Amino acid sequence: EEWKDRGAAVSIQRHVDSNGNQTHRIVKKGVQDFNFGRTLGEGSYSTVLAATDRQTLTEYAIKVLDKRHIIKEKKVKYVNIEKNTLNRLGDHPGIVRLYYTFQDERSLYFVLDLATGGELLGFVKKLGSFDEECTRFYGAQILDAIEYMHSKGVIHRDLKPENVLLDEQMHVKITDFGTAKILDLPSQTRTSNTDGKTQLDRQEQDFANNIGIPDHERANSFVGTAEYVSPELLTDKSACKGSDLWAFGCIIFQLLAGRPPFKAANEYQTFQKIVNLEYQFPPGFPKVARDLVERLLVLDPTKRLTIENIKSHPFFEGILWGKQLWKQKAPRLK
Ligand SMILES: Nc1ncnc2c1ncn2[C@@H]1O[C@H](COP(=O)(O)OP(=O)(O)OP(=O)(O)O)[C@@H](O)[C@H]1O
Ligand SMILES: O=C(O)C[C@H](Cc1nc2cc(Cl)cc(Cl)c2[nH]1)c1ccc(Cl)cc1
Repeated sequence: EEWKDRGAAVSIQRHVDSNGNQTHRIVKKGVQDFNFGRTLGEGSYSTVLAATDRQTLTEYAIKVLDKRHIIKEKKVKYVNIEKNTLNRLGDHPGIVRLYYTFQDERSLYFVLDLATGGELLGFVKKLGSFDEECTRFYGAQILDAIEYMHSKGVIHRDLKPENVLLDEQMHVKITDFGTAKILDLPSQTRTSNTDGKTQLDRQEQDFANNIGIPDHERANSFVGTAEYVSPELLTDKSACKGSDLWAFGCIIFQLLAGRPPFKAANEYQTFQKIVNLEYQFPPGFPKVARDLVERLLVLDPTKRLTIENIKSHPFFEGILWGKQLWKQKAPRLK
């Protein structure tokens, strides 16, 4: 019988010896415990492989990062943010779960939920756009996962259809928390920009000092993916929970329109459209959904709908929030 302490790669095995004495063995999971299978995908600093636990035959996705590459690219901080964030978000059906981490001399390993359905983006591209029923279902699952993240003091900061994976049942699994922000105190609502340093940033600073991430790298220089970046991140360089809801508005628009609201020839022009709120709904965009998007794509983050407002918006009429949302069958994507 295994008792797994999530996050650490430790499992404790109860053992009864020949004299009937009960003992416990501490077993550290490692590469040897898995049969590695096909490559699921590649990131800039990572390879994700399907793998099977040799004892339990459970299937996982294992994200393998090359240590030297991470250090050379100065991504150590992001890897540790991803680990800490995933450990904090251990228990929600809409978030990729982290079971173990371990390392060997060459690599770091994240043992994650296997999302066999691939990325939501793939389906939007294949179908062109989603109908209202599918947009409502996937929008509701994404929102439910955002609500959970925010309740744990985590801002994702890079929500986009590429980071919304789908599992066997075609249910949502949000991933990619390397650029997330953990709000260190319940009171903190926004990330600090470069001058103010919050306590957590000091922790990050200490960590960075210990392993020598240079100053310029350390500042809150992170900006998400151009099309989904919130105006507040562009103007006063600080993100808040509302930044995730801005991205959510962009995703709802994109599922129904087949394209993101702010898209230009290059990043700079995209940023200009965002801060000037320059976007148009295509003809035929459903009226109720339009009302929702217009109340999310608001420049002032404090004027955006809150999660509660969104859940009771007419667009989500009929959605059963909470556990029920994750038990029901996903509508067929057509
Ligand atoms: N848990 C998972 N289950 C199935 N596929 C996954 C899982 N996690 C990641 N992938 C796939 O593996 C690929 C690499 O993902 P990874 O998160 O390592 O890098 P990335 O974030 O996509 O790229 P980058 O690091 O450049 O942002 C992606 O295409 C993703 O769809
Ligand atoms: O064991 C832990 O809990 C913490 C370590 C911390 C850690 N050790 C590292 C070594 C290197 Cl070379 C690079 C990074 Cl990003 C490193 N991060 C760790 C191990 C594995 C993974 Cl996937 C993440 C962090």
